[in-house]
Parts: sequence; structure tokens; C-alpha cells
Amino acid sequence: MSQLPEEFVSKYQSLLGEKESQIFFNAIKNDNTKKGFRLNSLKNNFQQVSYSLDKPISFADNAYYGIVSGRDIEWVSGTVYSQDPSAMYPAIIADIQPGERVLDLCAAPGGKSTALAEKLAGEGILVANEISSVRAKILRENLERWGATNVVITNESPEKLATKFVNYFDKIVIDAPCSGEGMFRKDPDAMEYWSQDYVIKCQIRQKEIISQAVKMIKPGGKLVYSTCTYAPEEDEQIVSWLVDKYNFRILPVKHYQGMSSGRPEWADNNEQLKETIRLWFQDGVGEGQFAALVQAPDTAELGTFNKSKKKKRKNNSNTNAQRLDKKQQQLIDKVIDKFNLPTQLVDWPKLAFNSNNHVYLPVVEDSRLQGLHVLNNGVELGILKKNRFEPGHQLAEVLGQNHQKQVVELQSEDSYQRFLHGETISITTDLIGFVLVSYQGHIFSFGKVGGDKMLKNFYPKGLRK
Ligand SMILES: C[S@@+](CC[C@H](N)C(=O)[O-])C[C@H]1O[C@@H](n2cnc3c(N)ncnc32)[C@H](O)[C@@H]1O
Repeated sequence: MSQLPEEFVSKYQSLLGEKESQIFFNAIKNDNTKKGFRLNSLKNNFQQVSYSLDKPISFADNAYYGIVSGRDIEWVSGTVYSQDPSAMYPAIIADIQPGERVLDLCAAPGGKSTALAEKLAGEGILVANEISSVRAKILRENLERWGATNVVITNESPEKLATKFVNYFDKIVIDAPCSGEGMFRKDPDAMEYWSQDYVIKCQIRQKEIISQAVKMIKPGGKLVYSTCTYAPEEDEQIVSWLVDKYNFRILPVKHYQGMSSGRPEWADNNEQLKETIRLWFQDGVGEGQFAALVQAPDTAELGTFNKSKKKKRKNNSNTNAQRLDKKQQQLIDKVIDKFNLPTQLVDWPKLAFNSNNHVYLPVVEDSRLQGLHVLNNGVELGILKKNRFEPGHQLAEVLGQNHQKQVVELQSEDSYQRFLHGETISITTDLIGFVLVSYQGHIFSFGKVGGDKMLKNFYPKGLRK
């Protein structure tokens, strides 16, 4: 195990005192990392998993202590998400209600976004944004597996996003990039690049990110700010700054067993900082975490920002996107008709657009997204090819929400592994044409059965293992 940086040790000795700091340092050194996972209630059969559900996480729905692997069918089918138990709490205090407009501003790899999308239950909008293009791709994969219908994924800077979504969101989650002290136990390498200068650099970046978020929140909207660090400069002091500079109000959040309070004395002595949450290693919940819930003031106090002028909507205002014509609808219907669609997709002929033969059901009008780097807007149904329609992978994951009949269940671990690898599988079935493919009752891909009873593989090349 790497050595704790000296400057870190003396800083926390002075903040916590001799006794408490020793408990903290010992907890970093003890390899007591606790792993957890969440089950996806959007999916059919989500509780039929091969994991033990004996150790529920007290403050989270459908969440348990335990380990999952990226090859498990539960993971591949988006039935489970592996997440540090402490990191589950920020999305919970956002208290998302179906129908809300929600922004996850620093979203990759998607731990919070998957939870937020689940709480929306198909109603409202989640914009999941990630500034790094590499990480945005992973975010997309994770959200695609999750099978939500109402997510927009963007790969943008907060500044650029703020020009398009002025006073738009009911809730914003900022799970900020930070100095990562709360990861010291799980990832000791994080100690290597720690320094007090780095803490301050992170603080400056956090303030920049929040200044943009403030433009995007509705008057009276709520913002969750979280980090996985213990540094007061990035935690309580940021919340104090938000209160002073933007007139936000700290809201109470429930402190479950094993959750400690924020420390007013490490910021400006505002007693309300006690409402914020600190999860110390020694608290025994999981890794390190800070979380706060704050509320924006009403319009007058929040200030006015230049609203982007709305252009008149013609078609979908994305110059390429067109409504489907009758023939295209028929081609799609021939494939889609066999499946049990979630409510949000039932009216697809009225809602879908065709952009360069990609057929999708947008959740945010394309005109608003123009100029942004958008990885996904709603659900991509599939691709129109010459005289046929090929359903897309995202649709398979979305259809996993419902019980389906047009399904081929793989009969062995070997067939499952070979399918994940991209092979064609010999099967026994009376079905023909496009089918959903499942293993152990979890749908995870499309396939196509030909007259020769071979199951052609439609698991995306980029995901094959
Ligand atoms: C703590 S991670 C987010 C984890 C994620 N919320 C989850 O639960 O899976 C912070 C993210 O902020 C992103 N980030 C870094 N600099 C940023 C900036 N200036 N503005 C917005 N996001 C930034 C990082 O790429 C990283 O993905």
C-alpha cells in the first residue's frame, strides 16, 4: 500500500485531532472496501438474479452489498449496476419524481445517471452529460444497457450546455471531478497525484462547473452536489460559496446509520452545513463521499440569463430529420409488431424521425440540441436499409422492460459466451425473423433466425467479448 502523503496526514491531524485522525488513517489502510450493486427496476425479471440478496443497503431501493462481474448476464442485460454503496446516496437525495427534467452534468460512467433514469420511470427527461469523449462512450454503453427511453446523452463542456438549457432543469446533479481522497482505499494510486495544490485546483474547477449549472436550473429547482473527497475546500466550502454567491438554500437530507454530518467549522460556521453528508471510511458504509442538497432561489434572486431565441419548429428542426412516410412505417412495423412495446414507444409512428435512415424517438427536440455533440436522443429504433428495417441494439435493451414472446433463450453458458463473442448459434425454435435473445431470463440482444434454424448474431461488434 502506498504511503499517505505527509501533507495529507498533517492536514487531517489538524482538522480531526489526534484520535479521530488515527481512526481515519487506519480505516484507509485496512482493506475494508465494500462493494455493492443495484438492480434495475425498469427491467422485467430484475429480481431474478444469481447474486445473494441477503445484505440490502439500508438507504437504497433494490441495492445490496456484493460483487458483480462485467461478463454476468445480469450486467450485460442491464439488470444490475456495480457501484460503491456510498456513491449511491447522491442520486437518492435528488428525490427524482417521474416527469421532471433532470441534468447529470458530470455523468460518466453512469452510476448516478442509471439511478436517476430509473426514478424517472420513463416520464420526463434525463440529460446525461460527460465532458470526456472517451468516458462519454462508456456512459452511453451503460445507459443503453439500462434500457431507459427518455435519456439524452451529450459530450459537452458545462459552458456549452448552459447556452442551450437556460433555466430548464428541475433537478441537477453535479458529481464533481475532485481530488479523490475517498478513493484512497479502493485505488491507492490516487495518493500519488494528491497535493494541497491539486485540492485547490479541483475547487476552482468545481466552482466553474457550478457557475454553469446555476444558469441551467429552474428558479426553485434543486441541485445535488457531491464529491468522493474529504477535502473541506471541495465539500463544505463549495456549498458555502454556493449559498453566498448564488443565494442557494441548504436543504435537510436524511442521515441514515453510518452517515456523518458536514462540518460547519471547516467552512464559514453556517450550522446548516450539518445537513450535508459525509461518509467516512470508518463509518462502514462504503468508500468516501460527500453529498449536499441545495435549492435555487426564485427568479428574481437567481438572475436573468440570455434565453436562446427559439426557432420555429419545422419537422424536427434538425435539417436532416424527417417524419416517416407510409412505406417506411410499414417496413418498421413488420419487425416491431411482434414485440410488446413499453408505453412510451407505442405511438412510435407519430413520434419517430428518420435522420440519415436512423429511426429514433427523440426526447428533446433536436432544435434545442443543435450545435451540441449528442450521442443519443431518446430511443433509436433501428436503421432503414434498402426495403428492410434492422432493429437497433438500444431497442433490444428497452424491450427488456417488458415480458416478450418473440424470444430465443440460450440454453447453456457455452452458447451465451459464444453469442457474446459474436458467433452464430444453432438453436431449436419455431420462431423466425428478428427475435430477442435472452439468457437466464434476461434479454440482452437482437438475433435473427433463418430457415436453417441458425441464430444470426446482432450483438454489436463494439460490445463483443
Ligand atoms: C466523479 S466523476 C463522475 C462519476 C459519475 N457521476 C458516476 O456516478 O458514475 C466526475 C466526472 O466529471 C468529469 N469532468 C472532468 N472535468 C470536468 C469539467 N470541467 N466539467 C464537467 N465535467 C468534468 C470527468 O470526466 C468525470 O467523468
